[in-house]
Amino acid sequence: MKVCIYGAGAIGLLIGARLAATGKHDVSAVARGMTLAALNEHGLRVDGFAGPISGPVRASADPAALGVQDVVVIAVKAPGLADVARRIAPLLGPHTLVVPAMNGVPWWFCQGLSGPAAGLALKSVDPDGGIAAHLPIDNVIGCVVHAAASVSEPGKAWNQMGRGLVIGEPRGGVSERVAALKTVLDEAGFETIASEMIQRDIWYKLWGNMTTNPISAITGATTDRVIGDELVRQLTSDAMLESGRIGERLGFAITQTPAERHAITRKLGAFKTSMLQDAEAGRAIELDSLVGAVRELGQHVGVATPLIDAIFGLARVFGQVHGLYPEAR
Ligand SMILES: NC(=O)C1=CN([C@@H]2O[C@H](COP(=O)(O)OP(=O)(O)OC[C@H]3O[C@@H](n4cnc5c(N)ncnc54)[C@H](OP(=O)(O)O)[C@@H]3O)[C@@H](O)[C@H]2O)C=CC1
Ligand SMILES: CC(C)(CO)C(=O)C(=O)O
Repeated sequence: MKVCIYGAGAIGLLIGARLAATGKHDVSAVARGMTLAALNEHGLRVDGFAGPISGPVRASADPAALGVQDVVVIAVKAPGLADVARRIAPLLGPHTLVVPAMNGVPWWFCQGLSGPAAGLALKSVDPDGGIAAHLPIDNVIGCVVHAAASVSEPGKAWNQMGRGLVIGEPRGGVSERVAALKTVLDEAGFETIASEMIQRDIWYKLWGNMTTNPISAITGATTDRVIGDELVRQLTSDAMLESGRIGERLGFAITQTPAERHAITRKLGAFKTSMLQDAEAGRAIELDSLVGAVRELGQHVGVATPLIDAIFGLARVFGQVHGLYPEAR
């Protein structure tokens, strides 16, 4: 299988290295700068709780040099997605699976839904529709990453915990192509679940990311400290309940309690969320897809989100002051 990783950071390296290590796939990567140089010299490398994993890769800054793929895994941060969408065409054929291995609400989220948000084009994630235009929903397989990783050096990731992936059709059901992709990912060592309603899994993962990620970025705190402070924990729990009410209106109620979810986050230990990693590195933060889209959906279905609004506002000001988020929105 020809698999291209677009964005060889923490998650892209994790997925790419595991696939390449099987020796069964022709793995390539679109990368740039020091990452591109490191990939060409050393291949894809991951270290972490599961031990070292590595495999060969053909890397290029130019998608046209890599050609049409069977699967393209997009693993950039959300602010980079519009650029990827503009450049991705040479990798795509009519049957190419596009798998966005990213946190947050994706551009296609409402296209496959029925109910009050059916077909809604989310302005917070795709303001001018450019992403949807270049990444057709028919090629997309939704994906949720249940893993914690960071880049330890260009071309090499540290996998602190987790190798869980959830994949699913944007329009629901379990298709043959999802079943086939699950087999490929399982063979590469992932614990993969094929979901019949991937939006539900995205919303569940987002419960943690829309709270812990911005709070960690603003405060500079690792996840254990965010969850460890009783007042901050209460804020995150109450914001999670707001988002839970939106999920109920959209047709995917979360059955866990915030406390049960905190217990899972606690297992991460002292982990720097991907948004804290971005803030420390001076990179644009994924505020719109992680928090802005939840507010937009809340407004659409008539659920008030005062606490999510407050988290968004604080993270927006933090981002603007540090040059990590645009001034005018
Ligand atoms: N890290 C984690 O533990 C988890 C992250 N996620 C999600 O996964 C997604 C990816 O995150 P993560 O892997 O942490 O991000 P990283 O910042 O580690 O990696 C992103 C990579 O994308 C590259 N990139 C960005 N734009 C382009 C481009 N136009 N062309 C080529 N390469 C590009 C970056 O290159 P460069 O360095 O040159 O900018 C970088 O190597 C995010 O949505 C995140 O929220 C989900 C679960 C856990
Ligand atoms: C914190 C973690 C690993 C899990 O919620 C995550 O998804 C992120 O860092 O973005």
